[in-house]
Order: sequence, then C-alpha cells, then structure tokens
Amino acid sequence: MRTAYTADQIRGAEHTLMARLPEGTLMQRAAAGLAAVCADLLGHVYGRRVVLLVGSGDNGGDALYAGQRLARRGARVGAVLAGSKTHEAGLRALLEAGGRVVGADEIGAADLILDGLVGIGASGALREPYARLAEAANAAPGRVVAVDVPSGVDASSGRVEGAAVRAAVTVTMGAYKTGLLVDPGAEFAGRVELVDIGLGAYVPDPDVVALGHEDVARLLPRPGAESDKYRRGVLGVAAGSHLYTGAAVLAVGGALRAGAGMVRYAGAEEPVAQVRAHWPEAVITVLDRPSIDEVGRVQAWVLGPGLGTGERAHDLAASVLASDVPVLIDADGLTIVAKDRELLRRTAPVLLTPHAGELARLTGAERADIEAARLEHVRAAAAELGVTVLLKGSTTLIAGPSGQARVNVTGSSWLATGGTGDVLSGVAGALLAQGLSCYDAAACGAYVHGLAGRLAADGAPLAAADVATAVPAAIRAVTSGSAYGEKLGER
Ligand SMILES: NC(=O)C1=CN([C@@H]2O[C@H](COP(=O)(O)OP(=O)(O)OC[C@H]3O[C@@H](n4cnc5c(N)ncnc54)[C@H](OP(=O)(O)O)[C@@H]3O)[C@@H](O)[C@H]2O)[C@@H](O)CC1
Ligand SMILES: Nc1ncnc2c1ncn2[C@@H]1O[C@H](COP(=O)(O)OP(=O)(O)O)[C@@H](O)[C@H]1O
Ligand SMILES: [K+]
Repeated sequence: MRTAYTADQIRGAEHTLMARLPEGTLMQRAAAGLAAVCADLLGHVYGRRVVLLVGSGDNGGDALYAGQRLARRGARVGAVLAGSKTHEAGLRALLEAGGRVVGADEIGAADLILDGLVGIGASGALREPYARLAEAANAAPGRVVAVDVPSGVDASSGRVEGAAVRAAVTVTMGAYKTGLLVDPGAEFAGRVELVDIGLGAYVPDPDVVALGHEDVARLLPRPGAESDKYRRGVLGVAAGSHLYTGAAVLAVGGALRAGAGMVRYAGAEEPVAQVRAHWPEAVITVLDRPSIDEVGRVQAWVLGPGLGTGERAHDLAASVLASDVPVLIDADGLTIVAKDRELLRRTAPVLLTPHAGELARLTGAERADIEAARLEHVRAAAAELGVTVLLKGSTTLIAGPSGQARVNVTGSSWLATGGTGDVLSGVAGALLAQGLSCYDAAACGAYVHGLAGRLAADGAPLAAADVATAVPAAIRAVTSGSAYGEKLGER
C-alpha cells in the first residue's frame, strides 16, 4: 500500500522530525537519495553535464547538495539561480566541489536537469523566471529529474495552473505527495522514486491511499472448498437496449471473468440475443416490462451501461434501485439518477462509476473544473450524495461518503477506447456480488481492470473485449506475487 499526503501534512511531520535531529540532517538525507537516483540515470557520472535549476527555498537546497555530490564524482555541474535568494550553505558546498553558477543557456546542453525550483512550499502558478526555466527544461533533450515535486504541480492536489516541469523521474522526499498520484500532476511526475528520510513515524493518517498487489490480493474473494455458485455471489446486470447491445455483452463479460458465481442478465430481446450468443454462461431473463420482479435472487446489480435514458429505462432503474442489494450505477444509469436524485434514496449501498462528463451531469460542476481538480470533486460528490463514487479517467479515484479516498495506479492510456468502462462495471459489480463493500469493490475492480488493460495492450491498441479476456491473467498477476504493473508512473 502506498500512502500519500498533502503539503501541510508533510510540513507538519517534517517539523516534528527536524526538531529531533541536528540541523541540516534531513536535507543531507534528501540530497543523498536524490544524487543516487541521478547517478543511476546517468550510468557513469564522470564528465557528464548536469544543470541545477535552483529556486529560493529548501527545494533548491536539495538540488544544490545533490549537485555537490555529483560534482565530487566528476560531473560538470552548473547551477542556474532563479530566486531572489539562494540556499547559501548549499551553494557554497557546490562551488567548493567544483560546481559553477551558469546561465539558462546551458540548459540545452545538459545530460541531466535537476528541477529544484519549488517543492511543497510553492503557491499558485509558477512566476517568472521560474515558468520560463520550466519551459526550457521541458524543451531540452536532457533527462529531467524533479526534486520532491515537479515545479508547477500543486503537491497537495495535482493541479497544474500554467507552466510546469515535465519530469522523467520525480524523486520525492519522505513520503508520497497526493499531487504525484493524481492527474494532471501524475502525468508531469513521470516515474516516482521515494527517498526515505525517516519521516514515516511522524506522518498523520494519509490523504489518499493507493492499493498494491498485496492489498488487492488480500481483498479479492477466493472460492473455498464449500463454495457453490450461489454462495460465491450472483450478479444481476440490467444493461443494454435495442440500440446498444454491446454494452450488455461487455458488462456481462467483465462480470463472468471477475469471479461471479453466476450472472443473471435482464434486458430486452435484442441485447438478450447478443448476450446469449457471446456468453452461454449467463442466465437470461427477457424483460417484457421494466421490472426485475421476474429475475431470480441476486447479491448485487450493475445498472446502466447502454440502457438508454427513456421512460422504460427510468422505470427499470427504479425497480433495480428498489431492491435491497448493493447497486453499481454506470453510464445511462447515471444520467437517469442525475435527473431523478430521489432514486438514490435507498438503504442498501450505491456505487457510482462516472467519468468526468457524467460526474458533471450529476453535480452540476463544469467538466473542465472536474478534470483540473479530480480528487476535490470526487470527494465532494461522494459526500453530497452519500454514496461511494469511482471517477474514471486517466487516473481513477474512489471516494467514500466520509472523505476517505483511494487512487488507482494501474491502468494504461490504451484503455481510452469505447466499451472499457462497461467491462469495469461488470468487474466491480462481480466483486460487489461476492461481498466486498462498495469502496473495496471499486478499488479492487479498478486495480484489476487497469492491470488487465496493460496486459491486453502490451504496448499496442486493445479492444474492450480484450480487457475482459485479460481479467483472469490480471488477477493471477495480483495473487501470484508477480511485480508486474507495480511501479508508479509506468502507464
Ligand atoms: N523542511 C525539511 O526538513 C526538508 C525539506 N525538504 C525540501 O524542501 C522543500 C520545501 O522547501 P521550502 O519550504 O523552503 O519551499 P520551496 O518549495 O523550496 O519553495 C518556497 C519558495 O519558492 C518561492 N515560490 C513559491 N511559490 C512560487 C511560485 N508560484 N513561483 C515562483 N516562486 C515561488 C517562494 O520564494 P520567494 O517568492 O520568497 O522567492 C517560496 O519561499 C521540499 O519540497 C523538499 O524539497 C527536503 O530537503 C527534506 C527536508
Ligand atoms: N487516458 C487514460 N488512461 C488510463 N485509463 C483511461 C484513460 N482514459 C480512459 N481510461 C479508462 O478507460 C475506461 C473508460 O470508461 P468509459 O469512459 O466509461 O468508457 P465507455 O463508456 O466507452 O465504456 C475507464 O476505466 C477509464 O478509467
Ligand atoms: K521541484
């Protein structure tokens, strides 16, 4: 499990730890870790050109001391001093080790550029000359390593207002910052390496949590010797319409591959024919009227993919939501409940799985605002609606009604293709039917779905059905202890 924190939380912990240590200890630990990652990236250090972008705060101090260490190993290190002041002891250390102060024109010739402009002490968009230096680093051919946080990315939220450094690697000190895991910040951070500076014992409860293989393996249900198909969990799927038959096929496929004991599909004749043709395993009810009264007992429902949004779909949604089992609502189901919020008044749990556009419909916020501050918006929606919300997109976030939040770190941009969301609804729905809470089903579902996406893509395009097919292999990767897909920033 990875835990991530806001800038305020980190500052508080650093304050406590610093009071117990001789002055400068933490910065030396940070610089040592930073220099080690840089040396690794450079391969051999002697003679390589390193440019440090140095801001006025301790982030610049980290860069200067790391530069000192690289200079001692023979690197040609130049510091671009961007701030109104500079960490004096750090600059002295660099100069004594043979480093120099240089102009911004040297950025283009560097093998490695160390971004020490601002870290967790930043506020608002990058000012000049920092913004210009960030752009110059992005345009240069050298590898860019961000110190603690890419400058221009808000460490607490992942917001990017204006220019920001686009790093190949971010070396972060003491603990992960939320903004390194949530887009757009995560995109700018690249691969994230954590340097242990002894902060672990002093951090409070995390702002967000990212599950790893071990956590998901622990949560995923496994059939016991006594299991039968009913006890493993039966999922009902109310999806598809005469216009959209594929969504039903994909949702049922995701559910069957994710371990439901049985899937009961309920729909109109056209999607029924398609589901029958693809999945003889599913138990079918042809719905003559918009009601689930004739469908046998289930432990959870998936409601919405391809359902349509007319009166009939509305009435079917009302019938599903009147049941006493957990319901995952996706796609058209979300449009229906956005128009008729009363449908969400129920005692059994609800999991909503919108993308940003659907969340905008639900809450009235602007889509662009949601994309810019995903965590804030998913938390607010979960609290306002009193349900669990999984926000899909380049980083998937899950929030519960009491403010708890998880971020999914698996996934691949190859998943950005029609129908993969339908597969996710089936996967997460199957986990709900197997007894996981909405919060766990959402997080484990997103994790397995993201990993399945990576396996299915393997560097080339995928179709949504391939993701469903890859779900068992993804579960195997999670439960076998393989390290596949565990590194941060590999997409
Ligand atoms: N504390 C510790 O023990 C440890 C800390 N560590 C390291 O320290 C870092 C935090 O250092 P920090 O607190 O000095 O703040 P930091 O991020 O360098 O910058 C603040 C300065 O930047 C400026 N500035 C702000 N916003 C700006 C903007 N938009 N655009 C332009 N400029 C802007 C502003 O300066 P001014 O405007 O006054 O010139 C402000 O004073 C942390 O990320 C980690 O790397 C590690 O070594 C581990 C031990
Ligand atoms: N850029 C991206 N990187 C990673 N995952 C993505 C990206 N874009 C979309 N996804 C994932 O792909 C799926 C798309 O779902 P959705 O938007 O509902 O599509 P559809 O309705 O066509 O099924 C979600 O799981 C989402 O998180
Ligand atoms: K930085």
